[in-house]
Amino acid sequence: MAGLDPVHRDFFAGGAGEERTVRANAAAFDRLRLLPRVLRATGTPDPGLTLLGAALPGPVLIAPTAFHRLAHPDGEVATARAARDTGTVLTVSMAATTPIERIADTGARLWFQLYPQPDRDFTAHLVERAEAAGVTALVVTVDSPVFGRRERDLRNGFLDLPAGLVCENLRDPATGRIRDIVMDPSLGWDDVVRLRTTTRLPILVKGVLHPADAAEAVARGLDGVIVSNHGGRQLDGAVATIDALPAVAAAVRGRIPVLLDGGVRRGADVVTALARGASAVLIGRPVLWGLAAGGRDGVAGVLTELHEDVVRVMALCGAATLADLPPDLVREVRP
Ligand SMILES: Cc1cc2nc3c(=O)[nH]c(=O)nc-3n(C[C@H](O)[C@H](O)[C@H](O)COP(=O)(O)O)c2cc1C
Ligand SMILES: O=C(O)C(=O)c1ccccc1
Repeated sequence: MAGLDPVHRDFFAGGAGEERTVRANAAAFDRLRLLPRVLRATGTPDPGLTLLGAALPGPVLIAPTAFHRLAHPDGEVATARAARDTGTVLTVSMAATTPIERIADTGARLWFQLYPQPDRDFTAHLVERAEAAGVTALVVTVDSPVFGRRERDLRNGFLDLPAGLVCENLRDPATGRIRDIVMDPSLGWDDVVRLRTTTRLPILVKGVLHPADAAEAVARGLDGVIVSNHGGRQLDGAVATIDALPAVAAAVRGRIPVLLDGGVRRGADVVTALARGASAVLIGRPVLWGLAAGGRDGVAGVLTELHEDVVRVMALCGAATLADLPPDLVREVRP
């Protein structure tokens, strides 16, 4: 196995600025403890759920991450095969290094992540292309009006993909050229809602931390919110996601699904997030580490181990189903 180039490893691992928020996501889970129930004779727990109308085997999905072919030559196709084989949703990054049609050919259940581009016609083309390929939801990332300052990448001089790799889904239909991804500081709620005129797909907003923004997503008729700080890669100093979750869940009041990502590594983290009001969680970096270590099998290993850990933790907490994970299962302790 070739092993991951240290510059690419830094790109995957790193965050913005001092990486306070990268650390905060994990540290916040470390401050939470479970208060399990006993003797509930639950049998083997069932971690299944229905999300946006789809039956899923468990509450862990794959977060959108850029550039999978930096981690493994099979790139997004390997990740998608692992997703298919485990029944997991793969959220394909707009910055994927494989065309969405080839990823969809694997038969995996896909969502598509979008940074709406200032060129509305190109944005509409991209959404139509993803929908035609068979994706079942659109994830609009809203925490990136500008690109975060990734100091590891600056130190390493990592600016561009190596020769031979491109963002295949940014190909302009008119010219055949690959466009640059633009982070758009003039993006607003109206732009997100306007996507309804282009697509019938459910629309989730990713990168919500404030409860007022979650309430706005509900008021605007959107289909889900993802509590996320982009794995600490955008606003350094942003609150940990598991700390932001309770207020977001309270604002949404069950009207649309609330998902969470950032620092989810163990079954206990998944169970903690669900007890605090999430319908499901997503994982980013663990999938990239599995991909780099072993392609499809490496990703499948990560997904399977985490799924089994969720079932084990549910049993140890006395939960038969995800509906048996109430807020009083989680206690905060001193750091
Ligand atoms: C290498 C890398 C690339 C990412 N690329 C994207 C992206 O293209 N679009 C996006 O919305 N989020 C992107 N994210 C953020 C993830 O979707 C997710 O929010 C974050 O990784 C979750 O935290 P975790 O890595 O601690 O699980 C990226 C994250 C990483 C680590
Ligand atoms: O690295 C990221 O977090 C990310 O979102 C991204 C988006 C576009 C291109 C490269 C990375």
